[in-house]
Amino acid sequence: MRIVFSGGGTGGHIYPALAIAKQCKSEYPDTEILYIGGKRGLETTLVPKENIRFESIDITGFRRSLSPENMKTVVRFLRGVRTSKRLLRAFKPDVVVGTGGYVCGPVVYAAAKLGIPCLIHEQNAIPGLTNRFLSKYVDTVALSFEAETNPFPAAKHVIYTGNPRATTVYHADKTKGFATLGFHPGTPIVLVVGGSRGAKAINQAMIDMAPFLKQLDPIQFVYVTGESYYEPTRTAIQEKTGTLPRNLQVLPYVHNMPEVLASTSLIVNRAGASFLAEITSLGIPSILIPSPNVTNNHQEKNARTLEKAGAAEVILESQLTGSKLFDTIAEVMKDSSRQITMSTASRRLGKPDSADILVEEIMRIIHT
Ligand SMILES: CC(=O)N[C@H]1[C@@H](OP(=O)(O)OP(=O)(O)OC[C@H]2O[C@@H](n3ccc(=O)[nH]c3=O)[C@H](O)[C@@H]2O)O[C@H](CO)[C@@H](O)[C@@H]1O
Repeated sequence: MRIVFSGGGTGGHIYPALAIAKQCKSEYPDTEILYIGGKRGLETTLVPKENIRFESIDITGFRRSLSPENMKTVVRFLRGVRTSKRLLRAFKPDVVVGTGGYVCGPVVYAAAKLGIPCLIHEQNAIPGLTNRFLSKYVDTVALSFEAETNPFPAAKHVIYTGNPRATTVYHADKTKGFATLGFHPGTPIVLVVGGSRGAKAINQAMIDMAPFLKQLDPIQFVYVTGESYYEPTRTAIQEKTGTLPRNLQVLPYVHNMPEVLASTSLIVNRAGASFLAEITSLGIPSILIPSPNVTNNHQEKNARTLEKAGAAEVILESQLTGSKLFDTIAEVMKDSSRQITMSTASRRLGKPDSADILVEEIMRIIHT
């Protein structure tokens, strides 16, 4: 089977594509893959790391307000369609899969116009602009959340699959997670991470609570700042604490996140959809701080779903302080029966067979 994947900008759009790619390879070992991404997103580093052939197109997103920049985006889109058609004609895929972010707009549109079967995967409960546009042209729209009303009324076929990253993390080896962090298996770990690019507000709360972390030893804190925040955040913590607390590891990014998640007891996170699919697949209790800077405030909606089920505590960014975060972590970590209840509720929302369902659907659209 020959597949083209496209999706990018942030990890939440790239990892689902890589998860489907992994499942295709395991079920159909002779699968050939080409990934078409943007020139600047995280995909430029994450995809080649997986030894997947990568090509890029130059594209930007539309502004929601009237802006002269949108004219340039139209020109880039049309140019992107032309480049995509050239790449697709040369690669001759059986199917094209888009996982969101504006880069997959021209790629999937070009594929549909060439008559190649296409599927798009939507990670969020509130669909993104690109997927809404593409839904009219593709064979299948795959949803991460079960919806009471169809969020893609113009689509030919809509199915609920969950997010395929749930499958990747479900099969991850937790002993490798403990080992890469340098801990004995069973060590209680609190993982703090602000989405795939880090989050300034969570970083500030961590800087403020760092001096108190040693009170919770032997609990180990693994704190992922995001690449661009790493140096200033680490320096700020050091200035505040003298030396880094013994039970705190500060990292810029984690490349084996499935294994690290598998070894985690509690996670503090934004409420990005891919992360939530991973957390619920493994049944990890969570403290969620939704980003207020996203379309239609969709992260708060994501977070409230987990909160309502009893799987998460939600702290709004406007109420976030170092001491509030510290107290909430301490409350959960000191109460093992609460952790079990949250974990059970979290796992109930998980869909670990998501990638299998997606590959089945991909095969269906290739053969119909
Ligand atoms: C600010 C913004 O627009 N965020 C959106 C973006 O979030 P973002 O890209 O942050 O996506 P998520 O939080 O959903 O997922 C992050 C992904 O990156 C991985 N990871 C992250 C950090 C790390 O060090 N290592 C690592 O591997 C996680 O395991 C996960 O697979 O896409 C999501 C779609 O999925 C949306 O719901 C979010 O609202």
